[in-house]
Amino acid sequence: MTTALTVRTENLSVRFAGVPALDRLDLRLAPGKIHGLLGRNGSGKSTLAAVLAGFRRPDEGRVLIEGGDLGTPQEPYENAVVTSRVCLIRESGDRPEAVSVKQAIALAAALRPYWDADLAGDLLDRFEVPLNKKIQKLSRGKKSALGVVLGLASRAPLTIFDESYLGMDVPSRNLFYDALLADYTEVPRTVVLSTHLVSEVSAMLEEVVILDNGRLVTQSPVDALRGRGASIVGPAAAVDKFTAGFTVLAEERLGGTKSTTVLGDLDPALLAQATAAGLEIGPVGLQDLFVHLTGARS
Ligand SMILES: Nc1ncnc2c1ncn2[C@@H]1O[C@H](COP(=O)(O)OP(=O)(O)OP(=O)(O)O)[C@@H](O)[C@H]1O
Repeated sequence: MTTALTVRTENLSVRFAGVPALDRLDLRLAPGKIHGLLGRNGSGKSTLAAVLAGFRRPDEGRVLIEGGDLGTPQEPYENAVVTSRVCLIRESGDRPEAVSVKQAIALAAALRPYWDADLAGDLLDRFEVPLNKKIQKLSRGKKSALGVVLGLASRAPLTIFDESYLGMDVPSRNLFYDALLADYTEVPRTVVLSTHLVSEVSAMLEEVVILDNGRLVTQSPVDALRGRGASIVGPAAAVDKFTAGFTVLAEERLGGTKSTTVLGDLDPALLAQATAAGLEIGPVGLQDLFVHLTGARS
């Protein structure tokens, strides 16, 4: 039986001193998928993560979490049953700094109904997080790694990583991505990865929510989003001729070869024309679409 939870937001708004950080969001996060929560700095990702985890009360609208062993939809704020099943890991840590890693692990084991002690032990070894050190004595990367271990071993039916792995170096981040995929395959749950580093996580994502200035830009399965454009590769002159008239998202040139990413549907006639001109057509990169949809610079 899957414990994965479904999340819905209805007209969800959060304001700071009257300024909206989240503006009337209507979302549905399907259960048992890895969702990317993408947006530029200040777009509202952390605020949304905090409201989903019941750390904040919405100013308007509501969050509803349902499914798994929760049954009917419930709001997470001040709801211990829901929050024990939702794990939010933030870069800030949210943990008492004066306790040892071992104590932090024992506390999580006591609070988390789906805690897996073997997984926690294995991951602490792999990330080389010292058990007896106090959290305040850990380096930034090891603190992030501890957060990742707590997030994965909690096996919470809704697990949210809010840029919590960005303090880790590349090999550690790769270890995190591998561990997440392996454990998620074994025990499916609803995972949210909040980040502005789209290219690094894009291969893991199944669904994407893009925010900009607190508003929902798009929510879509990754494949559908990728289908909104194409990359055309081939001799530069042929690529330029073929892509004239399209909205260009990105261009890259290597010697006489060019790769141009365009927005828009390529119908079968256009595809045949491209093949006849010796061009290769591929899907659009999520990073290029993200940059286009949010006006970000890559
Ligand atoms: N505690 C707070 N007090 C006042 N304003 C806040 C507070 N927290 C967030 N904001 C504002 O709300 C907006 C959204 O911030 P949020 O941290 O949710 O964005 P983000 O997408 O997570 O950004 P980043 O990628 O930089 O972490 C920003 O304009 C931010 O300045």
